[in-house]
Amino acid sequence: MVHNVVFVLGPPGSGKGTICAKIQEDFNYIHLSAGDLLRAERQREGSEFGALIEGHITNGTIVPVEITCKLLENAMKAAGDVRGFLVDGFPRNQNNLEGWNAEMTGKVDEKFVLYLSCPVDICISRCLNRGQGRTDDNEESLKKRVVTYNSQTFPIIEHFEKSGQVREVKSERPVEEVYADVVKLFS
Ligand SMILES: Nc1ncnc2c1ncn2[C@@H]1O[C@H](COP(=O)(O)OP(=O)(O)OP(=O)(O)O)[C@@H](O)[C@H]1O
Ligand SMILES: Nc1ccn([C@@H]2O[C@H](COP(=O)(O)O)[C@@H](O)[C@H]2O)c(=O)n1
Ligand SMILES: [Mg+2]
Repeated sequence: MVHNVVFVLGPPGSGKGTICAKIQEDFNYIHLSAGDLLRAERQREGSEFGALIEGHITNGTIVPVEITCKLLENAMKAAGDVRGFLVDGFPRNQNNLEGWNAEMTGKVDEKFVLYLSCPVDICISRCLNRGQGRTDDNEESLKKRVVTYNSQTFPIIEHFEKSGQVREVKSERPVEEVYADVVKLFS
């Protein structure tokens, strides 16, 4: 089975998880947040990667793709027959992209990249007010996450832009306005 995939990228706090939850509800796409999968693996009893994942999350750096891609592929296999997958927060750097291409080519049909663009100061404020008890929603981690986004993730968006695969939606607006534009991409 070839899985339809939409990558969802944007700076921390740009609204990837929020928008993906709404798409999942309305369009039978399954939301797979790479960050959520890693946080679950971090907590999993007997995981050999817990400490490694925690270190990367605290430092806002990127976990080796072998771990993240396996978590994503397992989640896709477990989902069964659905319209497709929203792969949220992935690929986040060149290692992610290369590892994904090596493992998933032939198994997925990449439809497009949804890029939620948002000024960093708004993103940081949103994360600091998120109230989900995340270990990386603090000034120090956020500074590092923004450095990682600018230096490693934005180049991945530019890579996809070269082949016309990016659909940018400005996400500093209210959720309803952002989502009204996103809906057009899935209808
Ligand atoms: N358009 C919006 N306007 C105002 N607040 C928003 C908007 N979109 C999301 N938020 C809020 O901002 C916070 C971050 O949103 P969300 O978790 O979806 O971002 P994210 O891109 O998944 O972040 P991360 O990459 O850190 O997981 C949440 O508290 C969410 O409710
Ligand atoms: N492809 C990825 C995605 C995430 N991470 C790590 O998880 C942290 C949180 O991600 P969110 O999307 O939930 O903000 C992120 O800062 C990374 O440390 C990763 O390593 N690889
Ligand atoms: Mg998120």
